[in-house]
Amino acid sequence: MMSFVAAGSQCFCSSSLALGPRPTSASRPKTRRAREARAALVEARPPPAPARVIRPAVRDANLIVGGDRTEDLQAEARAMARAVNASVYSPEVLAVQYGSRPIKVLRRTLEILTGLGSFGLKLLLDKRNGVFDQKKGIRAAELRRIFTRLGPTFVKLGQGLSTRPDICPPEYLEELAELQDALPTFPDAEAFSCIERELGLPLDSIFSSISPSPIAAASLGQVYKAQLAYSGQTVAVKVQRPGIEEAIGLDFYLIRGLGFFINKYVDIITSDVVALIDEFARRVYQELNYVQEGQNARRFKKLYADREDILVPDIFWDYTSGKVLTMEWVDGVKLNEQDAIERQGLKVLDLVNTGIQCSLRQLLEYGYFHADPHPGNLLATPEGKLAFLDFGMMSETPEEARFAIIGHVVHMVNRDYEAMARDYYALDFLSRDVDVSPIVPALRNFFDDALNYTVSELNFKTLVNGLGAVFYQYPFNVPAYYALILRSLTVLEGLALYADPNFKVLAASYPYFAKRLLTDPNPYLRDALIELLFKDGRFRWNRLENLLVQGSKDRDFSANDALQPVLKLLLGPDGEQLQILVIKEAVRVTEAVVIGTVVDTYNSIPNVVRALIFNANVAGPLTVSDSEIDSMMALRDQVFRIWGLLRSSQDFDPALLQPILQVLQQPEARSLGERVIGGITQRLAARLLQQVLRAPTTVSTSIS
Ligand SMILES: Nc1ncnc2c1ncn2[C@@H]1O[C@H](COP(=O)(O)OP(=O)(O)OP(=O)(O)O)[C@@H](O)[C@H]1O
Repeated sequence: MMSFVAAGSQCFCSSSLALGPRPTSASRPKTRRAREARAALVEARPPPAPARVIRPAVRDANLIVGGDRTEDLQAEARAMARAVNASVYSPEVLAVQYGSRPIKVLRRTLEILTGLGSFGLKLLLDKRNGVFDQKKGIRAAELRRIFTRLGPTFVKLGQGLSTRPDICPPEYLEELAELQDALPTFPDAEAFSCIERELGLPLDSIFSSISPSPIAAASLGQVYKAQLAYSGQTVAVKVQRPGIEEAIGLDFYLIRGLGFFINKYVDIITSDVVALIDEFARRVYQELNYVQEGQNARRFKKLYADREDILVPDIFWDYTSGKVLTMEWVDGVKLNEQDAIERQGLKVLDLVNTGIQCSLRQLLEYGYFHADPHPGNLLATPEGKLAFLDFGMMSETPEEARFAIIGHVVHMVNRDYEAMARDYYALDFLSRDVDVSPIVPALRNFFDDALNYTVSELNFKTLVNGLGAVFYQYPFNVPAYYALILRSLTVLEGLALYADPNFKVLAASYPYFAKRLLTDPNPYLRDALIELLFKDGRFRWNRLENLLVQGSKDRDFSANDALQPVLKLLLGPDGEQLQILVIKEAVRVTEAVVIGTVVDTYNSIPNVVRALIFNANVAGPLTVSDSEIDSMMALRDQVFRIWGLLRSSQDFDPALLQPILQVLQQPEARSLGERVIGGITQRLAARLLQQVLRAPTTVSTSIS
């Protein structure tokens, strides 16, 4: 077990602490796991009298009141002031900076060219030898290794590419997603002096102890475990790699040059590559500002940590700067260490489900989401909470897209390929001048092939790969947020599959989609629901039943909210078309209920009595064919089931169906009703519904 370095002990690296032996790089454990084990916190010695101990300002945004909030904001402002010189991506500044350093530029160019050039050559040879597809897996692994060797910019680039099914084939997506744990550590002495420099305080005045080596190293920084001198609280301290801005700056300068070349000479790539590179570089630079990351964590916590099963670490602003981030230590086990989780008596699937519910809210409600939820960033705490770490990369889903995504999933589950293809306009994947008709058969091919089952039984990864293949073939431009959404859910599904090979992320998320569709008043969703429920002038009861069954599984579902958007529209000025459909359907259902009751009654009469009453006509009193009766009975049973579903929900108030009654009672409804089959009119339908609304006892007694 390692010893935790006590402040003031010889292991600290400030000048007063530099006397004793510090762990050498040779004695430092090489693997991440070994480092973690070694870095387990042991006893911290009592802190020496600190030079200046700052009262830490850290608050849960939800808990802050009055003075605390002011104090917290002031501390945050101080952290921002410390980060005022954090670099911002500026291609112009980079051009000035490196334009005059040809040797440095040349050396790095050679490094990159050697790595990527030999890779490119292998691809060409594979193509020439006809083994391009066959070798994709091997080449993808090679590319991952090359990116790791080339350093942080390329690790980030690889991580970014791993979320782009429109750019990379599936084999590459998978390999590049492995790039999180890639980089070696840097010397602890450098990390400790960086903390002192950045915070302007001796280390021992901040921490009573700090682990002598990092407990984790990632692409941009490494993380230590420490105890605050002020309060003894355990914290995680993330320190940025030294010189990383310089390294990243030079790389982006070169990559951008390559982008210009591609824009000018490579015709098959139609996107503006330089613009893509600039956007990506801007994001990476943002990740380099740890104050920004702290602010992201705070915003995330405020939006999502109202749920007791989610944990987001608090930020200690007084010990945070552009290159140092001090946050609450989260005790927990990584979500991919499933045995350890189970040993704590927790269920991986419960945590994954929490993750899925939280991700759906992130992506589709507030639109502000954690864009890097790899297993290392998700921990299970001993109390069974799901903790999110690493808020460097956040993304936002535009409001319109959030609704379009919900619609898209519902269209997919219902295999409405035409609607799916049209969704790509709303999602901004395709410009409106692209004809979507060729995409419809491609979608149909994939889904009809992939599915002998329902879409919700489909493995999400297969689905993403399948959609990815379609995106790859057509002129799609998948926005980054969408690619990241797919990635988030794929990661969660991957984790769940360890615990249950049959886990289906879509099945687990569909209740959320169904609930949103049934209850959200947004016009896009309301129209999607109407489109789904009414087809060719008929109401699709099975779709409604399915949505209700699924939606009611969502923990926030309220039966009273279900269908409200549609019912509201019904009485509005734009509801005329819908009113006609509703009247027709009400008559159809009434007919099914009435005839169903007659058939039931008839069937319950003994044959002898039947012969007497109906003059020996065993076919009974009806002039309806058997198949018609069967379909009416099926409709009646389905309507009863749906009614039962609604009624079984605690908060359901039958009065919510009042708008339908109002429509049926309108004078204009009469002529429509009278034209309909079976002599059943809208008046009878209205009366039946009235009875149902007035007598809310059990389903069967109230209707029949
Ligand atoms: N608050 C914390 N409590 C406990 N461990 C933490 C905490 N923050 C970070 N860690 C550990 O440090 C690791 C790296 O942290 P983090 O992911 O924030 O670094 P990063 O440089 O942003 O990594 P990436 O390459 O994913 O961008 C995490 O996977 C986790 O093991």
